[in-house]
Amino acid sequence: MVLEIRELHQRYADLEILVIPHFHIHHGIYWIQGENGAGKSTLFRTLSGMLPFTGLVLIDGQFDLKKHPVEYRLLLNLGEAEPLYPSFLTPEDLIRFVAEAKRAPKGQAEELISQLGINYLKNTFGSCSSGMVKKVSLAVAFLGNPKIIILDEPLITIDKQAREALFGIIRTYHAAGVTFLLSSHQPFQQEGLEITQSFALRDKTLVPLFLS
Ligand SMILES: Nc1ncnc2c1ncn2[C@@H]1O[C@H](COP(=O)(O)OP(=O)(O)OP(=O)(O)O)[C@@H](O)[C@H]1O
Repeated sequence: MVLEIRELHQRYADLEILVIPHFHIHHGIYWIQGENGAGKSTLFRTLSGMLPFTGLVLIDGQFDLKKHPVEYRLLLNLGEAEPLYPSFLTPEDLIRFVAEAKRAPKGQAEELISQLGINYLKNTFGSCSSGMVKKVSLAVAFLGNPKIIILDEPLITIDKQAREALFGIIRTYHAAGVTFLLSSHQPFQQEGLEITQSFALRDKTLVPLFLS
């Protein structure tokens, strides 16, 4: 099992958002659908180690988010739906910083920059278009040697060319052993990406979704 969740409970003060008794996935590309406010971002942030939670989250049956915080975070990357970066920072600064933190192999960042068509590396985020900010956030989500990459609404604001480049990168990384959790309002099949299994985040939990 690439990812296993047991007895996960997540809440903001008195508001309970997630109750996931058991969930596991093997290597694949998964699509997670959820209505606005269902808790997708909360789930993804929890799995990325950005929010405290009760329960167990395990990668490869051995890397426990709570017991192996560093190893776990090197194995799981998150691309947020609406990334926000300090306006004085440049894409170059961010990519260099994340590449170092994620121990990215030499040349990986440059390849992603070229594939996704990221220009204006030295302009500050304050002067970047929203599509460019999104492309940079997608590039950094691939850095390092993750086993799992979560992309929350990866298609927001990017054009057709970038979307096709992104799908190509997803296919390549998947073939090399990476598992993807993707969310979008549209099923990815309709966007042209082969999906292993779909889930809905409904009533605070993940349920298999059977698309007609
Ligand atoms: N920091 C927070 N403090 C309190 N409540 C929060 C916080 N973040 C999110 N929530 C609430 O938790 C619930 C789930 O929010 P979340 O952002 O995870 O949903 P989502 O499925 O990603 O929604 P969307 O598709 O609209 O982005 C919502 O009711 C939201 O108002």
